[in-house]
This record gives sequence, structure tokens and C-alpha cells, in this order.
Amino acid sequence: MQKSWAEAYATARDSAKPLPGEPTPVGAAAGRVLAAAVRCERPVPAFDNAAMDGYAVAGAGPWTIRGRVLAGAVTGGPVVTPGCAVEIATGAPVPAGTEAVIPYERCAVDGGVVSAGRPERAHIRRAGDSLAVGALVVPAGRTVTATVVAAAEQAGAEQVLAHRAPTVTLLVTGDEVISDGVPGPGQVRDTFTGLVTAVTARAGGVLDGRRLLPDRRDLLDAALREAGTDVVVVSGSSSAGAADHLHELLSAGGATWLVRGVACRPGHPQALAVLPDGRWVVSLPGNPYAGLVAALTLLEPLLTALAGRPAAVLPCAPVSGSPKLMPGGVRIVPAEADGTLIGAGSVGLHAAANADFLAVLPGDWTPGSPATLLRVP
Ligand SMILES: Nc1nc2c(c(=O)[nH]1)N[C@H]1C(S)=C(S)[C@@H](COP(=O)(O)OP(=O)(O)OC[C@H]3O[C@@H](n4cnc5c(N)ncnc54)[C@H](O)[C@@H]3O)O[C@H]1N2
Ligand code: MOO
Repeated sequence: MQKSWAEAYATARDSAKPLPGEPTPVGAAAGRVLAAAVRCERPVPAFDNAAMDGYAVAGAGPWTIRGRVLAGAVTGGPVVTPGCAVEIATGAPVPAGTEAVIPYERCAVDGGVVSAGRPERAHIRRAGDSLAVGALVVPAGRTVTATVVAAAEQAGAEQVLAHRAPTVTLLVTGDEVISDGVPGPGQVRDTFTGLVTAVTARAGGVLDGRRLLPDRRDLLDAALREAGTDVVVVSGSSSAGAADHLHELLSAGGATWLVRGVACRPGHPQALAVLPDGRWVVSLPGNPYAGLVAALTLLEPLLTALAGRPAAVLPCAPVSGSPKLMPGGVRIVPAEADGTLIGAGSVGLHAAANADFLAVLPGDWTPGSPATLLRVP
């Protein structure tokens, strides 16, 4: 059941459908993905208004000034008849009868009378000129950015249909793992919570709960049952040791294994399974760098798909260095932005912390040839 790295990544990316769309206030939808197109509900602009500060006129000049209308006015003020002008501000509703707005700089004003050459342009923005009711604002599938929010609000959309953001529970296993403070003898400080939070957020998910669990089968079993999220991430307990209960529990619980082991170093014990109730379980090996590799191999593409986001197109660029390769599998090595590989074992995170990418190096890779790159969170 062990898969190649590419098969494992593709399985995580392709196995999940986007979560259903739900009506969401536009302002709360940022980062989510549109499950339906946003259409214009209010014309843009909403009413005929002046495109310039100046005078609204009709007929031939000179024009006698009859009043003034500023932006925010409910109506365009006095009706403009031939020979009349109304002083007007950009964005103000144009008075009925207006044929053109003449900018101040083209006008001469003397004793309440405006003179100007023949207007070259109307300088009136008509209702719906920019976007008419029913027109497409943004299509389904687009991630809601700040600009999408602003465009939807401008077009009068109060709510959008957005895919639900996948929720994640992180179960950090290990008798020896502490969440903060100075580790005592035999203890280690948890390195997974921050990384899983960041990878989850980057993929459009939400970390909804985190628990530290001692290596007890009954407690892990209960925690797996209780996690009410779309995805349960378990760090540690991925291997074959006496305290590693996850695989046994998942098999006993009727889980379907989609990935069970990956031909990569580090991170080979990582796994992806689906519980009978549809929840996903991602197993991250306990060694910290191996766990980061697994989070980028399985967790990120899975969450991206559940969030309804388009699959990432992984960059591929030449990298150089002399890492030990893995015959028949891939070695995953931190790399700087210029392609320089930085050595790493499966435990220390310092090399990844100094890298921009993790380079996926096939067994037959040669220095200077291209490699698929995973962005370091
Ligand atoms: N007989 C075998 N033993 C091991 C194999 C194997 O194939 N056969 N694989 C090795 C590899 S590779 C890895 S990776 C680890 C995976 O171990 P687990 O996922 O079961 O994790 P643990 O045994 O609980 O811990 C391993 C290591 O990582 C440290 N750890 C765990 N959680 C955290 C955390 N939250 N923060 C920081 N460090 C953590 C833990 O203290 C251990 O040192 O198995 C190998 N063994
Ligand atoms: O996957 Mo373990 O990954 O080498 O430490």
C-alpha cells in the first residue's frame, strides 16, 4: 500500500470533493472559495452622476446658475433647462435635463453666468455603465480576496455562496511531548501545533481544536471519535512502536487507507485514511522535519481540495547540492530560493527554517537538474 511520493500527493489532492457551499456574509467570506458566481444586484454606478466637478448644463451657453448639487444629495436638485446650469460635484446625481457636465477648468464664470465652448464630452456616468444588474462580478471557483469582497459589495451583493472552510483537529501524541516551557528529562517541546496551524490556514482551512495526548490507545481512540471536524491530524504514533496505536485503531475502526506509507525520506510512515463517517485522518510522523514533509505532502493538498481551491501548480526549478539520494524513492531536502540545497535529517527543523522550499529529489536526480518544490510555511 506504500505509494510513490507523486502518487501520494496526487491521492491527497484528488480524493476529496469541495465541501458544500453555504450562504456567507460577503465580509466574512475572505479566504473562502465561491461555490457560485457573484452577480451584480445593484447597477454600478447606481444612479446617473457627474464624472467631473463643474456645471451641469443643457442647450447652448451661456448658462445662468440655478443651484448646486453635491455628492450625497438624494436628488439632482433643480431641473436643468436650456440656458441653465447647476454647479455639481463629482459623484453627485445629475439634475434631470442635464445634457453635459462642463469641468470648472473649461468655464468662465461672471456674475452668476457660466460661459464655455461647446462641451466635447458629457462627463456623465450613467447608471449601470460599469456593470448592469445580473452581470457577472466574479465566477464560481474564485477565492474571495479583499478585492472580491469590495467588488461584491460595490455590486450590492450582501451574501455569497462560499464553500465551507475545512475544519481540523490536531491530536499531538506522545508521553514525552509538552506544549510549552522547558522540557524535563526525556521530554520534547511540541513543534507541530504552529506548523499545522500555518499549513491549515494557507490551504483555506481552520484549526478548530488541539489536544496533547499521552501514548494511550483508549485516549487516542476516544479523541478520534470525539473530533467533530472534517479532518483529524495526528502527529506521532505513525510507526510500529509499542506506543504507536494509530494504525491499529484506524484499521479496527473500518477506515479506508488511501495512503499508507510513502517512498520518501524523511516522512515515509505518513498516511491518509477516511473514516466510515467521512472524516479524513492525516498521520504525520513524529520526527519534526518528517512531520513537516508529511504536512506538505498530504495535509495541504487535501485541505486545498476540501476548501474548493484550485490545486496548486507546484513550481519546478533547477537545484544544486550533493544530498544523499533514496534509490527507488525521493529525498526531500530544504532549498534556498536560488536552488541551493541545505542538508537536513528527519529531526531538526533549522535547515527548513533557513529554506524557502523543500525540493523533491528523485532517486536518479543529478545536481543542477530541476526538482518539484514545496513552499516552506
Ligand atoms: N521499527 C521502526 N521504527 C521506526 C520506523 C520504522 O519504519 N520502523 N520509522 C522511523 C521513522 S522514519 C519515523 S519518522 C518515526 C515515526 O514515529 P512516530 O510517528 O510513531 O512518532 P513517535 O515515535 O511518537 O516519535 C518519534 C520522534 O518524534 C518526536 N516527536 C513526536 N511528537 C513530537 C512533537 N509534537 N514535537 C516534537 N517532537 C515530537 C518524539 O519525541 C520522537 O523522538 O519512527 C521511526 N521508528
Ligand atoms: O520519516 Mo522518519 O521520517 O525519516 O524520521
